[in-house]
Amino acid sequence: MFPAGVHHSLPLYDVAATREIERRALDALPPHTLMRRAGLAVARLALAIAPHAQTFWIACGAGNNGGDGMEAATHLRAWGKDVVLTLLPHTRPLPADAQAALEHARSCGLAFAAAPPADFDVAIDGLLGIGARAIEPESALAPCIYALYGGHRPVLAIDVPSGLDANTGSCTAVCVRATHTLSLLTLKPGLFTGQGRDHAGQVWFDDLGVQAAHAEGISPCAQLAVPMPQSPRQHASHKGSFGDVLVIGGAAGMTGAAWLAATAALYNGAGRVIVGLLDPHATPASAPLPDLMVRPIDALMDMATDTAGQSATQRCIVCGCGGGEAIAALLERLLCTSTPLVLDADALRALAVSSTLQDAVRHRTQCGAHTVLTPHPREAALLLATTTAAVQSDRIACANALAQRLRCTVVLKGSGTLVAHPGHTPALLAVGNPRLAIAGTGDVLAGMIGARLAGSLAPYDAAIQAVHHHGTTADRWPADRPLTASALACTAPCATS
Ligand SMILES: NC(=O)C1=CN([C@@H]2O[C@H](COP(=O)(O)OP(=O)(O)OC[C@H]3O[C@@H](n4cnc5c(N)ncnc54)[C@H](OP(=O)(O)O)[C@@H]3O)[C@@H](O)[C@H]2O)[C@@H](O)CC1
Ligand SMILES: Nc1ncnc2c1ncn2[C@@H]1O[C@H](COP(=O)(O)OP(=O)(O)O)[C@@H](O)[C@H]1O
Ligand SMILES: [K+]
Repeated sequence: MFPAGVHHSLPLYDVAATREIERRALDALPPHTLMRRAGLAVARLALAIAPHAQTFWIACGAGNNGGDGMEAATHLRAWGKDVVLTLLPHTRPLPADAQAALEHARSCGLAFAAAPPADFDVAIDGLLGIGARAIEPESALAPCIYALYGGHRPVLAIDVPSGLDANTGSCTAVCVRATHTLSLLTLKPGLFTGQGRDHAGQVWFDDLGVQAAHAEGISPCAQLAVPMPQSPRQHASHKGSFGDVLVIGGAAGMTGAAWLAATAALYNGAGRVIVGLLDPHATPASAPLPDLMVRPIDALMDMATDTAGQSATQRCIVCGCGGGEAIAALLERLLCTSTPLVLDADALRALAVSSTLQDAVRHRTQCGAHTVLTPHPREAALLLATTTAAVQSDRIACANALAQRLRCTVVLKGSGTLVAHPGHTPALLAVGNPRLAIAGTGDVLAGMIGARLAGSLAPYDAAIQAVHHHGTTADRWPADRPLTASALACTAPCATS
């Protein structure tokens, strides 16, 4: 058992895959072994979370998730704790494993209380796991879930917080908000994206000793990703070794977006950063750093589309940050180059309304050129001709769909950012926090990706590395220091990743 998050790259399995792994393990092991292991793991974690707690309320549903809770109860009781067990009313018999757990609990002297305890130190949510259907607000489950909130006391969810969709991270209006979740057998993607991180709290994982042996041939639906370590720079290198980032954006009133992307590219290791602003009144003197080179937009476009000059130095173009409507007119030319492109913000909005530009993105890939799109959910919805709510209701599917449709790398931003790329398992990064929900942090991410592409990283790896740096920097940001996009832009990966 260990905490899952930013330190390990781990496969994420959806409910169908988990069921298959469970079926294989159940076939291979003596009856009730898995549930006994699950119960012990839950009890151990509950005790570790609150070593001095005395009263544990374990709320059990009428499925195997409740069975895990009953097995946990036997251990907590054996360790001298006061255990209050409740069982939801049910009309059908319990499944065989849960029935065996119930009989085991009774044989240990445990009985079911008619109602939740008036007070408790730790609550354990064994109401619903991967067998959950959407909870109706008037369901008999609802009062139990409200009681589980229990003020500021720890709530440990078994496998999945009840009410959270284990596949997608979306939840119904009534959903357990746990402080900790112990994911059993497999790690489920819904714990790390959409509303999952708010409802799951700190996620722990126990594979019950079976995943590696029984997951063979079963594909994960995503990978909880951590980037490969960065290799040190060669001594025998020069600024051309690390590539040029060309930033095109910054229309009138939005020049800050281009400066943020450019600054982030600079701090993230680009050899040179050259900015072309769409604001005709902006002057080179307005650059926030003397290290940034500024060119008139026409000159920069000539440079960006000059294939002859490209051979000596690797380049990347970051396009769209604060680009306004003017960016649409430039996109067609930029998409014709073989230079790696990061398209953000206004470039994505232009792409969404033009099938010609979308064809050009697909064509680039056929020619071996890299394109990375960095939509937030609203921009992804425009590109997929759907609603933001639909994107958020299944972020993995939408990131995949967009990557497939446009045949390029897609970074779907937000809580639990996804990196999708045709032919790769989508990467899910459980880093970052709501302090990033401020204007400009997306421009910073675009610059961070651009620097890595200019440094010749493959787009999938560049995106994972940049999202990881962006998110972990925010996670480590001192609580008493304001996090701003410009401060985030000025963070170097070697200091934080
Ligand atoms: N087998 C084993 O050894 C192992 C099993 N494991 C554990 O099993 C869990 C999966 O168990 P599961 O398949 O029994 O489903 P579970 O999540 O308990 O829910 C089913 C029950 O809830 C009910 N119900 C559903 N939605 C509802 C709603 N909205 N409102 C009201 N009722 C609702 C549903 O009713 P029904 O749909 O039948 O009417 C049924 O009674 C998994 O998450 C893990 O914890 C692991 O530890 C590994 C070892
Ligand atoms: N609640 C959150 N949790 C984690 N990351 C977040 C959260 N809110 C925003 N972010 C991150 O902050 C960035 C915001 O990007 P975006 O919405 O494009 O901002 P802007 O367009 O103002 O630059 C993204 O990288 C996103 O993943
Ligand atoms: K649960």
